[in-house]
Amino acid sequence: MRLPLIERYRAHLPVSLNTPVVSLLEGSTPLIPLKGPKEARERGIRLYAKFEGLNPTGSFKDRGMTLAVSKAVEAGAQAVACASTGNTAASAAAYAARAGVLSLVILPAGYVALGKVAQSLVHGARIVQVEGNFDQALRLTRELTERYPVALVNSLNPYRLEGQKTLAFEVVDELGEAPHYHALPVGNAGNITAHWMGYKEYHALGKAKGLPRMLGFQAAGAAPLVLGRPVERPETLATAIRIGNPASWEGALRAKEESGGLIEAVTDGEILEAYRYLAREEGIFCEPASAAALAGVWKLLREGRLEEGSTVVLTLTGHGLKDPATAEKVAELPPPVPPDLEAVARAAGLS
Ligand SMILES: Cc1ncc(COP(=O)(O)O)c(/C=C/C(=O)C(=O)O)c1O
Repeated sequence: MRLPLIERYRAHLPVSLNTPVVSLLEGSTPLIPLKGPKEARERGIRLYAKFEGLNPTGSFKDRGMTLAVSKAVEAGAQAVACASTGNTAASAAAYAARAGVLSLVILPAGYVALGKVAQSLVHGARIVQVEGNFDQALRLTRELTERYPVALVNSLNPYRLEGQKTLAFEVVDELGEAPHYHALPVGNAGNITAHWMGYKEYHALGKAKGLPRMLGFQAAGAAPLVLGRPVERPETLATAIRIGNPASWEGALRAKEESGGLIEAVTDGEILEAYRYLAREEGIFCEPASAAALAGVWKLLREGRLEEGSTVVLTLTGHGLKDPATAEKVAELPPPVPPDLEAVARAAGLS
């Protein structure tokens, strides 16, 4: 029987019997073995996709939000707030609705994918679109929650990372050990910080013999952690990671250095190639930011930088339906044909 994430990993989370469990039965997402590109198969490298698009609101954010909203309700909050490139907002709106509290989402105007805005709207969030980018929206939200009685549920809220670390627990529980590498996209850098927290905790408890090398990937036009300085005007079609000044900068660097991993950049073209491969060859529809994980691993494979026979887990962070507009960048809808068999068979390439 499917458990709420907090119940599945209660022993490892900062909750007590007084903590209400606000849940949509998040977590326990599938770890899908991939056929993998030929560069992996040729070297016996096994790839797995941890598909976080199958969480209740379609992204990994639900792992952190179930805990952050449960703890906010425990503390008596009547409202939660976040700045977001879309998925945090969608998740906050859903969990706030579940808990019966108000959600306030601050979005960078014009840069949030359609599917995510739809979620915030339909869950009844109070939406403020600011004329600026995510980083400005986050600064304003932090000021707002310092001045008004509203709980901040961005990944600056430690409960978010505590919830998100459970992904690492699930991978070890399922594989029976930690993978050699764990790849994921990096925007505000909460997720790579949380993944590493989870692996270290499980390792310290003796539940995992080894530790993975963390492989973080940023979009080339939004790669502050690669450049070593904030990016004033981040640009990428992967709008979820269009972030110029990550709030968890130190956490990301710690994960990279302590694990002996890396944080590198991939181009929008490489992201689209991986996005299209996952949908067409593996049957997995993830959003563009998620595909950055495979784009990065593919680059390392082509450069021969991953060890032969190793196991690589990729976190595919969000479902492709979040960003239907990008699907049109890799395929277009053919024009309609007359309603007769000849025309249909011709259009279908059967005659
Ligand atoms: C699909 C998807 N993939 C990767 C990331 C990057 O994770 P972090 O490096 O922990 O930020 C996000 C982040 C989204 C937001 O930050 C937000 O929703 O405000 C995402 O939605």
